[in-house]
Amino acid sequence: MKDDGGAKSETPLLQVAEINGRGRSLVAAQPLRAGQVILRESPLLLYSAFPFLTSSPSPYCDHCFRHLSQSSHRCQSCSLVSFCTPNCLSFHTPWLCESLRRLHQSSSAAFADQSPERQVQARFLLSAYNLASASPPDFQILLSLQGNGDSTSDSAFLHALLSSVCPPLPVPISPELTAALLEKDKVNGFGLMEPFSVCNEKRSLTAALLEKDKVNGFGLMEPFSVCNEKRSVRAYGIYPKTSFFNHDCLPNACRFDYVDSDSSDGNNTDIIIRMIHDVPLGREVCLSYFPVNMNYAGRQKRLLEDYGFRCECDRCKVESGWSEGEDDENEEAMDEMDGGEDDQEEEMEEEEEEEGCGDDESSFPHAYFFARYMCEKENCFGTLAPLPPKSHDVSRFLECNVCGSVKEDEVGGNP
Ligand SMILES: C[S@@+](CC[C@H](N)C(=O)[O-])C[C@H]1O[C@@H](n2cnc3c(N)ncnc32)[C@H](O)[C@@H]1O
Repeated sequence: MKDDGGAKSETPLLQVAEINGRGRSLVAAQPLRAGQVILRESPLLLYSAFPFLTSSPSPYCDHCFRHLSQSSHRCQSCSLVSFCTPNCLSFHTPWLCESLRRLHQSSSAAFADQSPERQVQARFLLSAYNLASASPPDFQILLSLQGNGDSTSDSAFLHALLSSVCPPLPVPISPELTAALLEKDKVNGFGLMEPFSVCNEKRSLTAALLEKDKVNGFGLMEPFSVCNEKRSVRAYGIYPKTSFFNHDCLPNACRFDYVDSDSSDGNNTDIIIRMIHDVPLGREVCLSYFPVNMNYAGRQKRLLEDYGFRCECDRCKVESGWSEGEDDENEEAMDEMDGGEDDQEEEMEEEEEEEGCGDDESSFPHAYFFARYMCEKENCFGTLAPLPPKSHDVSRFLECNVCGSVKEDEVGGNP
């Protein structure tokens, strides 16, 4: 894998290696430096995270996923999706348009008992089938990614629905292939987040509504399902090389995107992977598949259910020995690591000593990671990585991959 991120080196930065029990993995093909961009790539496919049976349509362009302005272009044929420019609209293929239109017409009945998530899965399948005809080589890459799910009642439902409602599929797709595609999406899809400010506004509004509901006693109908998680997603994307990164609960790299940037080159949905700290040649480079503040039980559940493996990373090895109470206490401590980090670290050490659960770093050896690389902003839970180095020196500034804030690194050096 060559450096796509602007560095001029000829030696690849990463190479694919098969690691026992982890499948394909990406390892450093040369020493990698904190802040270095090790990969930048465009998506194979992108699809909206907004269900189509909703009174509030997506406020994002259905191609580049920037926020729509007043002068957006609604598709005249299906009237279901909008685009920011005629160029973005030109990617809306007739097959996709007609499929969406028919699906929407029949969807009220068809999706009546289904969760909004099912509608989003339908959108993924439409994008994947569309890719099969629009770009067969890219469809082959999608097929080569991890994930071979058995048919389930959900995949059978979606396959039957799309086969019967959509115009003839561009390529023959079996129920088994539909199931495999859904699994590939589950283990390889990345969420492109809504701007942090939008999510925070929705969060405050939801909190206010919940408070009113508590006071006035009326039932609340799932007001903002897209934003009721800690982070909210505007679109999902599958990125071919990025799909080879395995997970670690203490990652050494993290991903950035700049969807709302002004870039006119059509690359605003690229994913960028940057090193959090230095790693030596031969070390595996891993991302965390979700915010790093999740507790041990939550992480294990998510990794088993969504990704099909038990995590045995160094952090999990330590935390598997914690009692349930300790797990929650330490999660709270991580969440609270905003402002006065040094004080909090000291407080934690004092508490640990008082509780007799460790008078050295052995009970919480990764506290350093949270103090230095977890964003301090309330409700953000993003990860910080140094800005790309401009010269030989590592940047003194760390950028959050969720809220985008930049702060000066007070600690310095490698962990
Ligand atoms: C995005 S893919 C990563 C690349 C994958 N290893 C491959 O061979 O294509 C995610 C899948 O990789 C595997 N995986 C990722 N991290 C792992 C880890 N820490 N331990 C074991 N398996 C892991 C799981 O099968 C997971 O569903």
